[in-house]
Amino acid sequence: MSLLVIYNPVAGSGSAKLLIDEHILPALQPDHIIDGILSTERAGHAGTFVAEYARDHSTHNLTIILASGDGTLHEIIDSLSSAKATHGRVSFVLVPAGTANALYSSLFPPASQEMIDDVAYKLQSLRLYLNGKGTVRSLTYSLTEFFPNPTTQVNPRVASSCVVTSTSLHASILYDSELLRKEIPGIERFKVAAHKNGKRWYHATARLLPCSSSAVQIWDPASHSFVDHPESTKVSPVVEFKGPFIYFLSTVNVDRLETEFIITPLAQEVPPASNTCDIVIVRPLRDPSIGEEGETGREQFVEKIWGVMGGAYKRGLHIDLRYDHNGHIVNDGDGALVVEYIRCGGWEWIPDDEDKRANLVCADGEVLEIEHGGKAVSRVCDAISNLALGVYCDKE
Ligand SMILES: Nc1ncnc2c1ncn2[C@@H]1O[C@H](COP(=O)(O)OP(=O)(O)OP(=O)(O)O)[C@@H](O)[C@H]1O
Repeated sequence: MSLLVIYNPVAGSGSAKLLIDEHILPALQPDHIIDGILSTERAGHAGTFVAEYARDHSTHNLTIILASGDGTLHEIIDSLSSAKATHGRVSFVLVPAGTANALYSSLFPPASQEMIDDVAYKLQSLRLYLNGKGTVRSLTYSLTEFFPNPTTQVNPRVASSCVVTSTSLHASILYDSELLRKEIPGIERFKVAAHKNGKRWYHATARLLPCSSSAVQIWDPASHSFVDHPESTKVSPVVEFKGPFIYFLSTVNVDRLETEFIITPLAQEVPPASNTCDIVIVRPLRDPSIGEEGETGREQFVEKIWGVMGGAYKRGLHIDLRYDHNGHIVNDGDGALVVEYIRCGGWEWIPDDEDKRANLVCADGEVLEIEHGGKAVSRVCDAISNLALGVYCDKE
């Protein structure tokens, strides 16, 4: 068993080094032998460091204490998944030092917003590792393949994610916020990017794929349960959704993207099997007050989409919202659901060629582009080749 300590000194507000020097290294000494310590110096550094370490030491059991945000974790997982020779188990001890820390705050939901700045809150995974009372919870991940065109199966580019894979509004906001990073270094850039994207609709066909053990399922607020999607049958289990879309975002392992932004609340409330993802979809033409796509409809929906997504900040209220027959968004009644909340084994996304923004896919914060005429196929799995990933936490 090898132990690595990795921190990203520029993640979030730059607190990782202080946490390492003042809390983590003193807590490890003198009982734990550290086999390598890395302060990341550039994008991608953590990933290459871990992949090289695993290769050079042919280790089968690696523990990584990681003080960073989700992006650095993503780089490590992506790099391990590309280095196919790696096998065994990699267990993370997470220390939330990033901006959003989606995985950590899903595994250790804070009781209040104030709590997230407490050092004791940040060191829970470390404490469980040190005192031997934690369990290593397996991480599920999505592998997304980018095919240059829908019929080729040759060497697609692959991205792995253990938090979020998205298209549409979320991917577009991340894309624009990256362009704004130099100009607006703080998280304010996300608001500016969101504002730029308020009116955009995304044209694509999505195909929802069943998992090995069940049909594509959809959340039914009336029965408060997941039910088989009526179009997912034994003979034809794949469900096709036509756009336009505004929101299409899938998660694994998490119910939130930030402490208070609980976008897939059922991941916590109704725990999924390990080989499924939760997908939140908004298709504006389900609104009965919008007859067809056009400037008026897009204008009309801007306020609605922010209102709906605001439900994620209210413990996930967005998933029960419906349209009344005038298109007003209400909490009750029997109108069409605003959000289609799907649980399934993966999805395909085939963007319309003319829509330049529908080709963006975000994998744990990294934004990738589908080639003109191509598609992305995202599948959930519980091991990358022969590599099992886990995180120290207090529950399986
Ligand atoms: N020394 C460095 N200089 C510049 N960028 C770095 C350095 N080290 C790592 N990075 C990059 O910083 C990016 C952001 O890191 P990370 O995701 O850990 O923090 P975050 O973005 O603040 O948090 P979150 O992803 O939780 O919102 C990573 O994608 C990584 O490539």
